[in-house]
Amino acid sequence: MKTIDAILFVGLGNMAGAILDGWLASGLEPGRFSAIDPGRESAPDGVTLLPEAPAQGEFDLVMFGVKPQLLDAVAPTVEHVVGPETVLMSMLAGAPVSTLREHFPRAGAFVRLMPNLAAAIGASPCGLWSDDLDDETRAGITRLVDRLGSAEWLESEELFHPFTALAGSGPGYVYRFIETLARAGADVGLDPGQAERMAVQMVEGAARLAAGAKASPGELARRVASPGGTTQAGLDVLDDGDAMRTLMRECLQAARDRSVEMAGKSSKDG
Ligand SMILES: NC(=O)C1=CN([C@@H]2O[C@H](COP(=O)(O)OP(=O)(O)OC[C@H]3O[C@@H](n4cnc5c(N)ncnc54)[C@H](OP(=O)(O)O)[C@@H]3O)[C@@H](O)[C@H]2O)C=CC1
Ligand SMILES: O=C(O)[C@@H]1CCC=N1
Repeated sequence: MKTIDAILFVGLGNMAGAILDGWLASGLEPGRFSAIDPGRESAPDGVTLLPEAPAQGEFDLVMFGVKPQLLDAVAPTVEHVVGPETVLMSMLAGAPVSTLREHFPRAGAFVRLMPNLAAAIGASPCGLWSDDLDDETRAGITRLVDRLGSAEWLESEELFHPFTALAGSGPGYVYRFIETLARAGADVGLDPGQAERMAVQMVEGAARLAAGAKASPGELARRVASPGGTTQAGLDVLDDGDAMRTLMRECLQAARDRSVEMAGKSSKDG
């Protein structure tokens, strides 16, 4: 397969827009990118916004980024630009390669990607899976996706379900945690605006520290908690009856199960 130069985004919403922003911020040339999204009036400087897929020509990579429910309707409108030299990359939750293959039978290769919104700042773990890439193209995809954070190749497509639950949906849980923490801060006496600012900054600082530390998050929690001190009093509430562990397991199970359910619905042979 030839090198990946021309990239077409099909759907440029929240997630695909974050990926484009991340690639541009990492220094990729805007002229490499085109996008189709009827809901957008503009694209970043230098990126070509198309009303529809060109009648002729093929792209090296087509990044499919519409809502999963729109796959059946949108795929036929762009299939003609997905040829044997095209990598079809899909970020759709719960759309297996078997389904993508039915929609894009001429594609040279298929890659599933599971990013999160932090791709915009080059800080997203990105799940990847493919069963038909040659080594050179796989290395090219890895370099491209590493610009968004880190390329994490998964050993089986089934692992996309738990990966999506943790890393794709994860920012949603963290934002809910921050929101709830800020509200609790106001409940215990802080000004609400100040509590929200502090909650965001505290989570950012704690995450950056954990990302650069040799110690595990569990060990870091122990370092914060002085025996008999304030942190231990708070942790005792979270740990009582394994409350937090149970909540997070149920949270991830629900997200994983939904991904499995979506895959069953979108797969024609599932
Ligand atoms: N949001 C996230 O954090 C993550 C999302 N994903 C996946 O990314 C995909 C997109 O999600 P998200 O970005 O949140 O959704 P959005 O709705 O923000 O983005 C989808 C975009 O596709 C556009 N669109 C609709 N019809 C067409 C069409 N015919 N041709 C081209 N574009 C079209 C929509 O326009 P309009 O709004 O006008 O309909 C919208 O801008 C999903 O499949 C999801 O599973 C994966 C990981 C994380
Ligand atoms: O909620 C969703 O279905 C998508 C996939 C992961 C994040 N957002």
